[in-house]
Amino acid sequence: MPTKMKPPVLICVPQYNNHEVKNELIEQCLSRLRSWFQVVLLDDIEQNPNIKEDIVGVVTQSPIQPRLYKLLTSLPNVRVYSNHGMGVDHLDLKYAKAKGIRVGNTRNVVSDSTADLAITLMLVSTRKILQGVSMAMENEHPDFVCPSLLSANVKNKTLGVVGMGDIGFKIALRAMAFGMKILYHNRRRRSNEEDLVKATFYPRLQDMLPETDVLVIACPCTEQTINLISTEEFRLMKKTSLLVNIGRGKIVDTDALVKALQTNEIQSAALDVTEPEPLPRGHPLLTMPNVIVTPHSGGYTIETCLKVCDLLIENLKCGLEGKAMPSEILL
Ligand SMILES: O=C(O)C(=O)CO
Repeated sequence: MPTKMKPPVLICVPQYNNHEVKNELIEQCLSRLRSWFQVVLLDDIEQNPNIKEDIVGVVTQSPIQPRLYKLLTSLPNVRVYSNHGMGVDHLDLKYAKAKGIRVGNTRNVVSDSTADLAITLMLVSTRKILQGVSMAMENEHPDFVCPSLLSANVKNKTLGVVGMGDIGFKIALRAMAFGMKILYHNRRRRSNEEDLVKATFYPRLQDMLPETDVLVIACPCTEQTINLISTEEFRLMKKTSLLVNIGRGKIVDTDALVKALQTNEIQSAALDVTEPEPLPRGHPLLTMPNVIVTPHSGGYTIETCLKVCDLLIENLKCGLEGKAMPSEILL
């Protein structure tokens, strides 16, 4: 009996296509994908452009380089986008809807590692860990009260969470263990989560900002949240406050952030996501001692990557078979 052809799926995830950085984990994910699909890499398309006609599914990831946008719209028979990650703001959802393309994401499986990173960024920034590492590497041992290393406790400080979804909630849970007071702003009240972390709900973001020591951005990037944090919001924040962004770069107005840091409107920033992403060399945010930038690595743990891989495969399989996808974005 002839074996059934596996559906051709394009992998639009940069590290799966970069032969220099291939490692065991990527090989493992590719091998899981190959059990179900004919895996098409970007090189395969370059060598055989006709293959575009056959592709029925695409694995995507944020951010998408502009040249790949063009490629996505040149695949006439795609039926499913299966996103590696939770946020889908990098996809043209209007285009997908118009073309009847179903979209899946890996909802909730990235939450723990992303929440861990948010807390790490908060602690590394507040405890001036990078400055301490530089000193230790230079064999310098500071006096007990070395001003450049003197930092602050997070205990009894106030965390303001913007976006009480799964990631925001998991950040709040962790912060509660550090003895922080939790405030949150969300489109709608989340009473269950609120009770579990003893959080106070602020229907108006502007009312929460003056009360907050560490502001964490954990909401999705939508038309409503682009530049949610801009000049006016920085003006309302405490001068001693820290901004942590693990959501999306576009939620924070980059120019306003640079200005707020330069004029001491806020004290520091710790960013896993930026706009643009990556930041160009020499960008002010990369040169300030009170700013930490990581390369959008919230989901980059071995456990999370494997879970993401399994869920995106399930999304693809179900989507292509016309079944309910385990994590579908309703367009
Ligand atoms: O899952 C996502 O969308 C992320 O950006 C994780 O950092």
